Amino acid sequence: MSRRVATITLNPAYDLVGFIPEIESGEVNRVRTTGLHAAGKGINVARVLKDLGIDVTVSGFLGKENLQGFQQLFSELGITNRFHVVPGRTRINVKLTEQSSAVTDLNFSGFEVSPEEWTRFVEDSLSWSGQFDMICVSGSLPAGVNPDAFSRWMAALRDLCPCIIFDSSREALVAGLLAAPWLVKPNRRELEIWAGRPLPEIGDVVMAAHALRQQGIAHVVISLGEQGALWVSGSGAWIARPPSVDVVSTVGAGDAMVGGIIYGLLMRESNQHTLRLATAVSALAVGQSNVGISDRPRLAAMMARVEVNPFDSRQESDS
Ligand SMILES: Nc1ncnc2c1ncn2[C@@H]1O[C@H](COP(=O)(O)OP(=O)(O)OP(=O)(O)O)[C@@H](O)[C@H]1O
Ligand SMILES: O=P(O)(O)OC[C@@]1(O)O[C@H](CO)[C@@H](O)[C@@H]1O
Repeated sequence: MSRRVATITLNPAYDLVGFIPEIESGEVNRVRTTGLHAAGKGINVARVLKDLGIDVTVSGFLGKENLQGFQQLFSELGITNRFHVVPGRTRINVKLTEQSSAVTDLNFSGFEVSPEEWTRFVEDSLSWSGQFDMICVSGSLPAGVNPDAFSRWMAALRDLCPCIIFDSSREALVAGLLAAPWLVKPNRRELEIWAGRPLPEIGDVVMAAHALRQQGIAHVVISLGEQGALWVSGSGAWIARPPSVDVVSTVGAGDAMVGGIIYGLLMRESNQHTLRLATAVSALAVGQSNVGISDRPRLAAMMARVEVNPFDSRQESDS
């Protein structure tokens, strides 16, 4: 049976990705370029889903002045394009990986969305959202999009397509959570910002996830970087540990995880199996400069190396 997914990225980006042994602040730094990709969270998710054989539609806003890289990507991958083109340029974000594997993200600003363009986008997206099995909304808000308006749009979207997957940060995360999406995937830092306190132990992270569930969010998946990920839902909590991998770039690892989660849920796999799959998809992503699955047998081999266990609340240490 064919399943349809849309991903919505309101503020996409070209990612300029490079390697530098060590960043020296205030100095001229020489960087080895490893890639320039048409990206942004929802577009990265769409890439992963397309590689897994899912029919994907993408939407959001793109700047008129530097559209070409996105158009080329969508036609190469066979992704349906419902982006709204607005005056100005889509931003360029710079991602630097150091020898230590630390990644520094320099996320710039790009085009501004006018009230008329926002209204057109809202009307358009609400006209087709009911046709999809799942809609993924991810990333930051561009200039001109007000968090309250975003929250109202998310609530309207959820009424038309109940399976909303949401991944964002800062004020967009807070605004989107008010609309009670079906599944959210914050990373640990984002969850701490939402909770307003540090979450030093995994038990603290699980408690904060339950607080989100009490707001009507069915599934909370927290990505924990190289420590893996936690899935908290009404039927229990599971923790996945990835194997050790040689890091090329962790940029988009969270998006790769979201792509894996959507795929597992669409295939009606258990939460536990879906978490294993998503952890393997993201472990593959950190071993390459961009997200995507070029080789299904490598994914199967990686899945076999992921450890997934029910989370026991008596486990108090992160180790
Ligand atoms: N060094 C690593 N080794 C193996 N897996 C990793 C590593 N770093 C990240 N991952 C995997 O990627 C997932 C997502 O990573 P992370 O928690 O950094 O997401 P994120 O902060 O949302 O990422 P981003 O916003 O850059 O896409 C983790 O849950 C983990 O499964
Ligand atoms: O500024 P946002 O929208 O929060 O994040 C944008 C971004 O960092 O997210 C992706 C990685 O997750 C990158 O492709 C992109 O540059």
